[in-house]
Amino acid sequence: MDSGDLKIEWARQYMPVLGTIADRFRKDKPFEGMTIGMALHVEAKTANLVKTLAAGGAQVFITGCNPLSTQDDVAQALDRVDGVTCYAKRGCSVDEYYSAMDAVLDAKPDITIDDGMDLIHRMHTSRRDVLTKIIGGCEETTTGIHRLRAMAEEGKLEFPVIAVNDTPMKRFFDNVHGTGESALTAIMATTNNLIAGKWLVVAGFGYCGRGIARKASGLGAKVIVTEVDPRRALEAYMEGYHVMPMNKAAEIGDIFITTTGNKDIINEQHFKLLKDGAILSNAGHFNVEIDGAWLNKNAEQIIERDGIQSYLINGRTIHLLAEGRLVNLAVPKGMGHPIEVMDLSFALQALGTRFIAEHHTELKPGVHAVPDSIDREVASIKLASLGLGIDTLSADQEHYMCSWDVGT
Ligand SMILES: NC(=O)c1ccc[n+]([C@@H]2O[C@H](COP(=O)([O-])OP(=O)(O)OC[C@H]3O[C@@H](n4cnc5c(N)ncnc54)[C@H](O)[C@@H]3O)[C@@H](O)[C@H]2O)c1
Ligand SMILES: N[C@@H](CCSC[C@H]1O[C@@H](n2cnc3c(=O)[nH]cnc32)[C@H](O)[C@@H]1O)C(=O)O
Repeated sequence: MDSGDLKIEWARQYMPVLGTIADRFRKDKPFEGMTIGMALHVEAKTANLVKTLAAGGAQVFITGCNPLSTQDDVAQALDRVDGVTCYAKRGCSVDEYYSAMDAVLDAKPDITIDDGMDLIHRMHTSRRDVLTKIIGGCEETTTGIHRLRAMAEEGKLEFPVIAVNDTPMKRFFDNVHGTGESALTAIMATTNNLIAGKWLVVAGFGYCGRGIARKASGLGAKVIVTEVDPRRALEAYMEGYHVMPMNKAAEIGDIFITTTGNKDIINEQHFKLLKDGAILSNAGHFNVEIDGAWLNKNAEQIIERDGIQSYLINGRTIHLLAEGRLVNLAVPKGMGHPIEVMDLSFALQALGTRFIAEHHTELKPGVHAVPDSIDREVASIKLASLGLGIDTLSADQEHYMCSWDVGT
């Protein structure tokens, strides 16, 4: 076994939920004769999802969903698996990124699994030839679903897509704990800087932002939150974090992490306010949350090493990690979310894909929620794997909870 195989095997042993589902798929073969096209971060946890789908009888074609997040040894190991073809390559150009997507689409998938919607976008724009065969898809992340909902609003989404991100068993764990731990781990492993005592600025107090804030606070950071939603800002304030606009936070912050899914969160107006040596990173979506293009254009000097770009501007240095792409996945030492968290997200992807395979004729084109039964099933399998028991409602309690006629 080479390093890729060893990484995949390491992750497998800590993915009991996906393992349970793989056993079922091996028996039931829900994807017999089907082709599944995927664009995800190609690393060891994802490889276990791919092998689970292949165990269910699918021919799987996969590429990356971020030019910097592929682990090449895992991609090569995946490509050796029967029924799997992997086109992902770390550090590919944007053109190569989309050519690899086209290679996946050349396989004419019946079902797609996407993360950020670049694949589904491509299918509806330059690769409309594949729309005749597709029966449905799943989308992994918040911004991917924002884009899909916008598309569906305009009546442009031509097949049913399951919004995996929006179910509790995904975002309460992946977005909160996964991003919380993996973003800070990647920043510490890349910079070797101390978190304790530092002013750490989190832009966006959504699921990801609150996870990062909580973990950073646990490490001793002084956490500042910036927001545009007054309710989320108040939540942050009540949880003991400092709340202020970015143009104030820019003067104080030592380490910045954007988690908004939006653009221009840290830009020219903020760069000039930053302290010398400030560290900027993004754990949200695309590399537009921090205006790296302005830094590349206006720096007097740029020094690059190990996922850190250091920009010398007007006598001060600003450091940007991973070219402003997802810091938890795109820095060389980025390993993405912890295995146990991706076990839950990918169990949802596996069961969501099976739901599409078996119920697509009942689903209209558009964005569909993960069936609550699937969400609960993933939670139950996980609880069982931890040896945890919970109580069940009695018939009387069920009635009481659903009734209106029982008063004081
Ligand atoms: N790095 C990862 O592995 C990872 C994991 C999950 C999700 N994500 C991505 O992270 C982003 C956030 O996901 P989420 O589930 O937390 O979403 P969310 O919608 O719960 O939170 C986003 C927050 O950002 C705030 N926001 C928007 N524009 C802002 C601005 N200009 N300034 C300050 N705050 C602003 C919103 O008010 C909201 O509270 C999405 O793009 C999602 O795709 C990344
Ligand atoms: N393609 C976009 C999409 C954002 S990725 C955000 C998603 O990555 C997922 N993710 C985080 N860590 C891992 C991992 O280690 N393996 C696979 N997916 C991951 C997570 O579920 C989250 O919803 C981009 O790269 O900018």
